[in-house]
Parts: sequence; C-alpha cells; structure tokens
Amino acid sequence: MKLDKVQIQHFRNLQNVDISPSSSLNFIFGQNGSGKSSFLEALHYLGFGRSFRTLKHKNVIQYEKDGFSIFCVASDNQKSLKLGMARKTDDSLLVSVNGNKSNKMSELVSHVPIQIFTPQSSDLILGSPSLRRRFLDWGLFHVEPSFIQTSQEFQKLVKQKNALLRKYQQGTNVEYNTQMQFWDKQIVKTGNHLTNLRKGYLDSILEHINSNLMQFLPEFLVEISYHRGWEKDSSLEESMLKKYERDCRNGYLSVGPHKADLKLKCKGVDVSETLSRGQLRMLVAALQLAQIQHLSGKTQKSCVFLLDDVGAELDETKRESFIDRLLENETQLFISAIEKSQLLFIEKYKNKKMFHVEHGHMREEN
Ligand SMILES: Nc1ncnc2c1ncn2[C@@H]1O[C@H](COP(=O)(O)OP(=O)(O)OP(=O)(O)O)[C@@H](O)[C@H]1O
Repeated sequence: MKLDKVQIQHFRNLQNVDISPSSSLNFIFGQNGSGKSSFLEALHYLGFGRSFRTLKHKNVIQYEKDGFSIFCVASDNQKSLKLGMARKTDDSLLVSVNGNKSNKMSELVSHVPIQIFTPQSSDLILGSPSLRRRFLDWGLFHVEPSFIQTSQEFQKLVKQKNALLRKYQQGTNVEYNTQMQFWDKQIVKTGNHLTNLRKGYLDSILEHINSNLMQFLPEFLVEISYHRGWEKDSSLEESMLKKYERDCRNGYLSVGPHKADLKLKCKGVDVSETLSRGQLRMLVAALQLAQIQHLSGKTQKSCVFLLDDVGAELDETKRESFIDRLLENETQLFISAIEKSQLLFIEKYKNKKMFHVEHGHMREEN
C-alpha cells in the first residue's frame, strides 16, 4: 500500500501536517530540531502502533495538548483505505479503518507494512535477541496468516507456565504435576509450530539476503542461522525437563522460542566483533531489503520505507544501490536529511516530491 495523503496533529512539534506524498520517493529536509524525525515517527505509528524513540506514548503528544492523531489514505491497485489513530494523555486509543472504530492497534498495523532505517539500525545486530526475533516476526506477521494466532497463543502459554512456576517457587499448595504437564504439552506443541514458522521464514528470505549482501558487502561471507532457544541435540520437551528444577527456582521458563535468536557470523566470529559500524548498517539494509523483496514476491503487498538521516554513515554508492533496490520493489520511500545539499544524488529519480520542515510546519517544495 502507498500513502496518498497524510495528516498529523499535535505530534511532538508537528502542529498540523497535511501532505500528499509521491507514491515513490519523498525527501524531507530541515534544520536540526525542525521535526523531520517526528514526521517519520508518526508514520511509524501507522505500521507498529508505537514510536521508534520512546516507549511512552505520552512523550510524543505535543506539549500542552491532550492527544495526537494520525490519519492517512492508503491505496494499492485493488483498494483504497482510510486509516486513522488517536491517542490521548490518559493512554486511551482510538483506531479507525474506513470509519470502523476500535481500540485494537492490530486492526490498523496489518494494512501498511512499514520499515524504518535510522543511524541506530545496527542495534538489530548489536542489541538483544528480542530485536532479532522481532525482525523475523515482523516478516511472518505480514506473510503468514497463521503466525499472529500462534505467537499470541505461545505468549499466553508461557505466561501461564511462569505464573505456575512462581507459585511453586513461593511454596503455595499447587496441584503441580498434572497442571504443569498440561501446560508443558501445549507449550511444546505451539512452541514447535512457532519455531517451524520462523525457520521456514528465514529459509525463504535467505536467498534474498545473500544476493543483497553480494552487492552491499561483497568482501564478507556472512553465515546466518536460527537458534531455536533450547539445546541443539534435545527436543523442546527434553530441554524443558532438564531445566525444570532451575526454572522452578527462578520462577520462569528459560527455554523455548521466546529465547530464540538469529546468529550472524563471519568466519565463525560474531559479526558484531568483525564488521565496522557502517558495514553493520549495510548488513541491516540487506536484511530489511530481503524482507521487502520476499513480501512483495509472496503477497504483492508493497512496503513504506522510512530512511532517517540519509547522510549518516552510508557511503554514496551503497546508499544509492539500497534506494534503487527498494524502488525496484515498489516501495514508497520517505527519506530525511538536514541539508538539501545532502540530496543532490536524487536528481536521477523520477516521481519524487520534496518537503521542507521548519519549526514543525511541513510544506511541499517545487
Ligand atoms: N512532546 C513534544 N511536544 C512538542 N515538541 C516536542 C515534543 N517532543 C520533542 N519535541 C521537539 O520537537 C522538535 C523536533 O524534533 P525532531 O527529532 O523531529 O527533529 P529533527 O528535525 O529530526 O532534528 P535532527 O536533525 O536534529 O534529528 C525538537 O525541537 C524537540 O525538542
């Protein structure tokens, strides 16, 4: 889907934005603190229901206002949708899809797949395993209809099991064995299903990743593998039993797909210890691009891609081939930069629009 119209109110310093973006390339430029990242952050809300800079919704509401709202008209070849969301200072949420109101973010985020690339994107490699699980789960969410139910079911089961483990830890009189076995059986079933979905997904994007890496990091051979979250030579059931006493002492389940990770290595060494920061960002670019290529091949869905601070750490040739490959996949791009002079490379692109942001006001430049 592409965003044909975007309206934002009272979001950080953006008082009232109303623009009609290009379906292909959009450049947003403005001085430090003018509101470029806030604009991208607002679009991020449409795809994730949250910010990429803060966990607290309250922080993005404009000072002295009681809420923010984001509205867009999105379309593809088949349909057009009116999507909107609003959050108030009391944390209440209102979501609207073609006028149908709800308070569930999931109703909104499945419509417009959105990805973001920022100077902090190398966190995907350097940060905790949860970021890499989230990476895989984002792709699965958009291509595999059964994923969301499996994932939510698994989270619920782990919560139940942890509650039981905590009761046991506190020595309460719990009918432990039968109950525990009951939850374990379901965790094994759903956990194995979730693992197979993630492994299958990784397999299906690997070819794209490798082809992107040949272009972005030709000097390295990156080996990528999925670690399930439990010991290699055991089944999930065996592993849970082995860890059982320890998990009782700790009060939580320590093995399973909720502990899974994506391992990325060069010559057997973790890439975080080998690649430079710029190279790590190119690796992330290759991973994200692979998701978009797979998504458009499998579902015909197109993606909105937010590229914050294009001047940071990507050299010119790589940046250009990244943008070219995103566009080949029908991606709608929003790219921010401080100076117009950082955007000289855009001359060759057609179907582009340029927006200037100044003190929270955004206007199109000709
Ligand atoms: N809740 C809020 N209400 C109003 N203004 C806010 C709020 N939160 C942050 N701001 C201000 O919004 C402005 C825009 O910040 P933003 O990060 O979007 O700027 P930017 O153009 O991306 O800048 P840079 O190029 O320095 O990254 C900043 O001056 C910031 O202090």
